[in-house]
Amino acid sequence: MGVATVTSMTGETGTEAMKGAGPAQLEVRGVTKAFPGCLANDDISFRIEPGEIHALLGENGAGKSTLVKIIYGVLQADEGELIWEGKPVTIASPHDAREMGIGLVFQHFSLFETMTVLENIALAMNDVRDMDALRKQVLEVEKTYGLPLDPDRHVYTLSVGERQRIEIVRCLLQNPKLLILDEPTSVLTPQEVEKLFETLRRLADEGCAILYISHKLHEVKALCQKATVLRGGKVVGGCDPREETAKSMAEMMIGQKLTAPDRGKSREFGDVRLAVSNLSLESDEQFGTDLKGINLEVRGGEIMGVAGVAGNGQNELFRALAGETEQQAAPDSIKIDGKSVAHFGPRRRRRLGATFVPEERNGHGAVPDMSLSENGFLTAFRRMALSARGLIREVPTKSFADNIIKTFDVRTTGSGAEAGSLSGGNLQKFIVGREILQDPGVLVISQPTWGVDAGAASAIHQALLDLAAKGTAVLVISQDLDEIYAICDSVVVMAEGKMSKPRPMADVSIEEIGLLMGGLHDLEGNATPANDMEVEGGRVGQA
Ligand SMILES: Nc1ncnc2c1ncn2[C@@H]1O[C@H](COP(=O)(O)OP(=O)(O)OP(=O)(O)O)[C@@H](O)[C@H]1O
Repeated sequence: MGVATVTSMTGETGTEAMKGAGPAQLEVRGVTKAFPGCLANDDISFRIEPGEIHALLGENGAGKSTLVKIIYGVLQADEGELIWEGKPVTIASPHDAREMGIGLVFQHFSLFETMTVLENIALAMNDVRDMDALRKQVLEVEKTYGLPLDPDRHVYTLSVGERQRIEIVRCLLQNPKLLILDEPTSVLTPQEVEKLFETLRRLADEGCAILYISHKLHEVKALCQKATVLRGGKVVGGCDPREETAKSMAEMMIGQKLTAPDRGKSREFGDVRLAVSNLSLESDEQFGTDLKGINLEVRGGEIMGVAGVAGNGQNELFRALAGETEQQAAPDSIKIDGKSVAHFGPRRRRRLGATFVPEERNGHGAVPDMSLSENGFLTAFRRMALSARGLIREVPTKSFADNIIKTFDVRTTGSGAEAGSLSGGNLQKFIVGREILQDPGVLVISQPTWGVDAGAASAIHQALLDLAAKGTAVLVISQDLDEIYAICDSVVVMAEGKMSKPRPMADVSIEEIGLLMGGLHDLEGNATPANDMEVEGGRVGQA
């Protein structure tokens, strides 16, 4: 079983037509990998031809990362083999993988902020002896692929898109024959995504095979010529994404029909539940972004999106709202249900009915080596009455975790499983569920569906819409514009620590938001609270 089939190859380019003539660039044959209590890869077989852009699709926990780790030499398969250019190979380490010509662009970059671009590239290469020669090579690659990057700039001065470029240039310097990208666009503006795709298409035209992992299916459709779909560790099929829709691919992944989130009828908005006025705050981080005069108001029943490229003050805003900053905000700059909370820590804000989902799930959102029950207890013990006389009430704590697992379809062996053993998307579902099920009056949520598959994303979106329908004020900080369009009533954009005026979703185009994200518009004069938006009679019409 298991070899992906291509449903059609109509519209092939000359280069594509040549593919398949010789041996595959990489053939994965019968790869199997078990973890305790879980078969992460189950007899996986597929092939990637030279010059082919091949998507690896699958719901959370389907086994994509495990397979990539095997191909990149981080893990060894229990069974099966890897055939490289027609010959069986053992890839014992990432060093081996790079030597063979396999490049991997990580989802989260591991760069040293205080070092220059060139120094970071040198550190990540297998063998660098001559920095001048490396500089020449870097400039050459940049020129050839249209990836402008100053080798002498310090990393902390660069945008996230530029940081990703460093990773890509580093891979290209090694003349990869197979380039693997894991969720590469989650931190990019729409314009940067287009630029990245141009580079990838060009690489593919030159014969480089590309394995592309993403939950953003319309991007897969725009970029990839072939896809292999995993479910429960097995290959369940394949397709030509150009001939599919995002919805049909999502349904192939989850094995059932996908329903779009139901936004309901136009909702009445209630009183302002979260108010931020003229919030200016220095960042706690050395290379962070200071907040400059932020104003926003979110009313009961309203979902407001905060768009922006990562690193423009969103983390600082989240921490300020959650009460986690070292610096204290000015009195009255943050109010929850009319009560000034700027001097409150997280616990007192939670007591007022606010809950928070941070973007970083490991360490911040959850403690990896604690069980799901314990992780549930951490933020919910007061609101869900999970402790008594200073002790954990075991039964309600377990049943709260079980309820999250059931309601949010968290794939795990049970509430006793360590948070760190869950796939990224499943842990995300657990953390989001934990905060939503506490029935908050105000929810501030950062990147709600980061790394989450289409089925789970749609469930999380529906849960946020349902929560708002019950009167909760929801602030969604997200780099995913599709997400903001899918669920938000209004949007603000952050760039360089400032915030644009709130706009009703129906009035703003994706291009405008993209430009605001790039800081291209004048963002001065943000003094208009959300209530001054052009809404009729206190309602925002649904898109
Ligand atoms: N080190 C580990 N120990 C135990 N189980 C693991 C480990 N790594 C992965 N798993 C399990 O293997 C399965 C596949 O996980 P993997 O991370 O490969 O999925 P994925 O398709 O990349 O998911 P996502 O899209 O959520 O990142 C999951 O059930 C996960 O819980």
